[in-house]
Amino acid sequence: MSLTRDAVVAALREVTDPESGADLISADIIRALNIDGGTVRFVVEGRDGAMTESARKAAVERLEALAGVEKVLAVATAPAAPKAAKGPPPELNIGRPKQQGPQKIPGVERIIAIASGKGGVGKSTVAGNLAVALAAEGRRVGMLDADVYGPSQPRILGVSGRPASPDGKIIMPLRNHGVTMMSIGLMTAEDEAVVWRGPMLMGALQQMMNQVRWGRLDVLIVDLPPGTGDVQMTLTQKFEVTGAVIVSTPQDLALLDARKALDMFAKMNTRIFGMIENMSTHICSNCGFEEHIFGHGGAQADAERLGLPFLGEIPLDIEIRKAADGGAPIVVSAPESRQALAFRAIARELIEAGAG
Ligand SMILES: Nc1ncnc2c1ncn2[C@@H]1O[C@H](COP(=O)(O)OP(=O)(O)OP(=O)(O)O)[C@@H](O)[C@H]1O
Repeated sequence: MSLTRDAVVAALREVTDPESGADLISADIIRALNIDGGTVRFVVEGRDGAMTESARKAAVERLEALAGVEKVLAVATAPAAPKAAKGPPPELNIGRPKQQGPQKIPGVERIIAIASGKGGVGKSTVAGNLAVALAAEGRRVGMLDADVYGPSQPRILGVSGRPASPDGKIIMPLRNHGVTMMSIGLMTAEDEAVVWRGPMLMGALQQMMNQVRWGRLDVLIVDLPPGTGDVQMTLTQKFEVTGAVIVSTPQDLALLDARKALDMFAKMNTRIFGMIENMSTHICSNCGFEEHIFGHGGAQADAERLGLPFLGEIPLDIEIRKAADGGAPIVVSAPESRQALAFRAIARELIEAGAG
């Protein structure tokens, strides 16, 4: 018999949270519960480190005894205790008591999620270009690469190296092309990646949002992993997301997936600023001829049907790929090119819509 979510939740209801005295589900401290075959992953999020750890242990013990469970991977997270340091860093909320409901990041005016229904549609490329295009419009822009399964912003924005953490808590972001950026990819060595897969990622997302010293930003762009998984949920549940932008390609399959992403944001009551069609037409690298190889206009028609703004289209163009691979998005490397102008036009639309 395969393991069900209901069975796992029922078992967790039998475990008492030492902090509140309620069961773990009623205490609402289980996050990012994921059941994959016989493997159960989750995060226990309490306030007190020791008590959260003991809740985690009890939960693991109970689940290991549950029929169908082969492996339990659980991490405990609790906010770090406030420390009498040299003076608290500005604009950070480390050590504050846990807030109910979505929180704002001090100093950050807006949080914009860039999402796609499936991988490989060019979401990260679009996000990187929009970030520098918004910076070119004079906005203070941050980029959080939360695409934990394939972080690509370090490559696209041309940053590398480990971010400094002077006190082991604050993480100093990196900066390039006018964008303050942080990527989970910069915190992990290649061979550590496996350790980060799973529920820890959700804890990691919260850490990145809260512990990175973003400074004052007009907009923090969050490059999400593809799909509608736990990172998306954590982001929208935990943080006041101003809105989302959906990137799609013209293929029907991609559009069907894009609709799933739309539905998820609608369910989370997150405003959708609109859709961008990437790889909309193909521009021949030899002659510059523009061709609609994937059937053009699907995203626009879809957006119209759903009553969503269509923010614009970006061609499939080798120069966009080369620039992104070279660490200087086309908006920076060829600012007057028509490809760059397409991104800049979308950035201006976003600003007009209150997203930038
Ligand atoms: N408009 C474009 N023209 C040419 N190449 C593009 C364009 N957009 C993206 N690409 C290329 O397509 C590949 C996938 O893009 P990208 O990594 O941005 O996708 P993604 O949707 O973020 O994928 P994933 O979420 O799976 O990482 C990259 O090699 C990128 O350079």
